[in-house]
Amino acid sequence: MIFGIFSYAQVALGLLVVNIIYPLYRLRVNRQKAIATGLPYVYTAAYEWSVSWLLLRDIIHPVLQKLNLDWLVKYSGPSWNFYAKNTVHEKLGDIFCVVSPGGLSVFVGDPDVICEITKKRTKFPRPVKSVVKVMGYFGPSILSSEHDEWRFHRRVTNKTFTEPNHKVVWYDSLYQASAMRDEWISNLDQKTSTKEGIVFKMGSDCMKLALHVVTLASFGVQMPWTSQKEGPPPGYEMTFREASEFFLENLQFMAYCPKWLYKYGPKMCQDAGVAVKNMRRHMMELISIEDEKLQNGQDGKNLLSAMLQTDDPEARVHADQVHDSLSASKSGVRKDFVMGNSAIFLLAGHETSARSLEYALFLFAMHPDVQEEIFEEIDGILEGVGNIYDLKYEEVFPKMVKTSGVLYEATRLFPVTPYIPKSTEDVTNSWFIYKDKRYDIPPDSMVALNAIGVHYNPLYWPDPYTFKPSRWYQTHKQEPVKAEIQDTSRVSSSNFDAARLYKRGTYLGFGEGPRNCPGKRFAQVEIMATFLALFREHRMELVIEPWETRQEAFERAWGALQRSKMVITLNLFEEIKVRLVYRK
Ligand code: HEM
Repeated sequence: MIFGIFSYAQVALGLLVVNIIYPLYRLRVNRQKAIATGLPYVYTAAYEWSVSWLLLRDIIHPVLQKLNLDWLVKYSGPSWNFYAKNTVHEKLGDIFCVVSPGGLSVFVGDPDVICEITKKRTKFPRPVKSVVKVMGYFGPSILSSEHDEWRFHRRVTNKTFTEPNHKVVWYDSLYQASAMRDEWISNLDQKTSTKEGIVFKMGSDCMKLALHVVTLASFGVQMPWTSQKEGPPPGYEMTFREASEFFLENLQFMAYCPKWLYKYGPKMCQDAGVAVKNMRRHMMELISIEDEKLQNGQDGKNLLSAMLQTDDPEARVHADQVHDSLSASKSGVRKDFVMGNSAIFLLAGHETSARSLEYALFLFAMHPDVQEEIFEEIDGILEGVGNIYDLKYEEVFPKMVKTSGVLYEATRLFPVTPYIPKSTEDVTNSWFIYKDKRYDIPPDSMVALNAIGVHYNPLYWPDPYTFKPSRWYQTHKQEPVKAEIQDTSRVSSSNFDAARLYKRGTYLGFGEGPRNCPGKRFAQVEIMATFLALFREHRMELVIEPWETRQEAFERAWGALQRSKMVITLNLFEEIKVRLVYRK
């Protein structure tokens, strides 16, 4: 007898039921569901969205690889769909199901169905319950809501991405990128003999640049490139920078660390608790500062200030509701909503922009021929310009058509989210039409809009593995695309958009449909200004080691890019050596 209650036989039977019989039963149930859809299906042993798999897969997967058993999780291993690209659709069809004991997932690589699903927002909602819990930390927000509540958040936050705000993004990006370049160049000049002018911190510098820009544009907090060592203000344990950096760097951990561990849990959980508490307090204070400014007739031209000026009835505390300075601004706007969304801007606008910039810069460095074409545009813009801050946003940004092709192409090859998660969470009657046939997707399934699948589909993107920004700005005649062409400028949030040559649903770098990225223009402005500042007098080149040819160096860098991993967003984990050199 063990524990004095159960016999060995009973324990063994219990383990058998929990670990083998029940999962097999669930696998059978989910297989039945897949069969009922009429779509092709494959099996995998672990459910991609299960919390325990998400936490343990980086430990379990290498063990399975060693034992030659990784085929068991072929369709749910770490970053599997980024590595598979379009090959999975070539083998299994445009749309297929992945069946596991934990659930059913449907992968969609057909552009028309992708558009239909994004349009049917209420039938294929974002899986807010299971995937984006952490996004609700600071209050209700656009990212953590669905249905009518999301409509309200989207309506109000859309109005905050204004041209005056983009101007702030433009000038701060010019400033931050110039400072970053100066730091890189000083390395080049002084330490040539030892470091050969190599940019070692590309990833962390892009993160720093994006954090600084989004903090100013969202909260009105200017962060100098070289930070003075400042301590937290009285009554705080962390500065705003420290708290937000902790939050952003440990997002995945924070998503799964229960709040009750904040106080008495292990140190990392306690640190998380301190970061959340400090971040909330800093944000409340920033809201009060903007609130006060607005009372004095000043508009901070940041996203927070814009939200405090909303007259949307749902964002306001009603006359019959009791409120105080903690729950409402002086003008009566709900603070929980302002706080939730400002935190989301920080979260959604930081790593996405940083990683896209990083990939764009590495790809740029690897393609000297592309650089020549882009420099033509940049030099034309900079001709006769003495001071870079004389470059007026509204005049210059719309001219950067070719340069913007670099960002589009980088996000096609390396989209921050290789698939966009949708679901049939809490809904019934979700279906789509594919090749004139209706397919019903059962409730509580995950639906993955496979960005990487369509981005590498040669039908829509000829020669899909090649970095070719020109495909975004050349005319139809110069580069025929087999699929139907649509003018996407109509759906873009601005008049300016280089992307006029793609079929809807074949490019998902910034999402698609009503839930697409509202910060797209913000990110474009940031990255275009960064390109201007960096490449005014310099070019970026891939370091060729003495033992290798140019082609070998290229292949080494390409291999490193292709071995990126998904950790919240797509991330590069291997070093690629590049250097900034004078070109004039
Ligand atoms: C290059 C940079 C960026 C990329 C590649 C990017 C990409 C994306 C993608 C793929 C989505 C999901 C769309 C969907 O579900 O269909 C998204 C959503 C979102 N993005 Fe971005 N983003 C970028 C920058 C930004 C910035 C700078 C901000 C704000 C300052 C921002 C704010 C948001 C928000 C709030 C959402 C959620 C929209 C909703 O749920 O309605 N993004 N972004």
